[in-house]
Amino acid sequence: MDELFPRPPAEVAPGAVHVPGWLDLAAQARLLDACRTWAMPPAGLRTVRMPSGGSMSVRTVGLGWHWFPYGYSRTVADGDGAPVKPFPAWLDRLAQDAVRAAREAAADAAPFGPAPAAPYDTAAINFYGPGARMGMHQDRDERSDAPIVSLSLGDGCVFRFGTTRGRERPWTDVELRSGDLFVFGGPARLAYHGVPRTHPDTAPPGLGLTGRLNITLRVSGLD
Ligand SMILES: O=C(O)CCC(=O)C(=O)O
Ligand SMILES: [Fe+2]
Repeated sequence: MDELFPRPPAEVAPGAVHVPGWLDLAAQARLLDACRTWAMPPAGLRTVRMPSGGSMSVRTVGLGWHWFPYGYSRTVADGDGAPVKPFPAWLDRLAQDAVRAAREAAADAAPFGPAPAAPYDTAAINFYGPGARMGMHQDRDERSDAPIVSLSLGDGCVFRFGTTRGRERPWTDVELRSGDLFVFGGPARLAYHGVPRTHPDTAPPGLGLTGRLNITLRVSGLD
């Protein structure tokens, strides 16, 4: 979709880059198709229960490794017990391309460190229905400091990007839309972040998705 106002790439913090419209509509549609397959049981989309007793409003499915509070396993240990679906090699290539694109978009590539040595091997596919949100948190259950790669499909959202010090201000609110890429690594790798709200009915009409999907790609550092 043509934008009335162009959205240039933006470095939100050293090591954190937003690349608007990184995936064209055809690439978004292919990724959405794959997400629909991954969402199916066994080891499909599920609601995550937190140790506090609450549930996350976002529904999620893992690839490669299954994340649950707070660690990774090879089976859906807190769900149907099925083996987690494999992480396809093409998703690693997509993640490596994404990190390259982010480095190129950054004024200074140094904060990203060297290109990740290990392949990307785990994904979280997060589905945001009406009213779903994600509180401020760190991605810190990995044993690798490779950059986090985040792709968005469907409805837009507010992505809140804070500091490594805590969940509080200062933070930057970034609007993520369908096809956008966000990468955070180096000094931003452990920054707190969250999604306080989505914008219903803002998905590209041609995509055929109601709600928002986020695909987060990580290097687990596990074996
Ligand atoms: O939905 C998003 O954009 C963020 C997802 C996220 O932070 C996570 O899965 O850890
Ligand atoms: Fe996260």
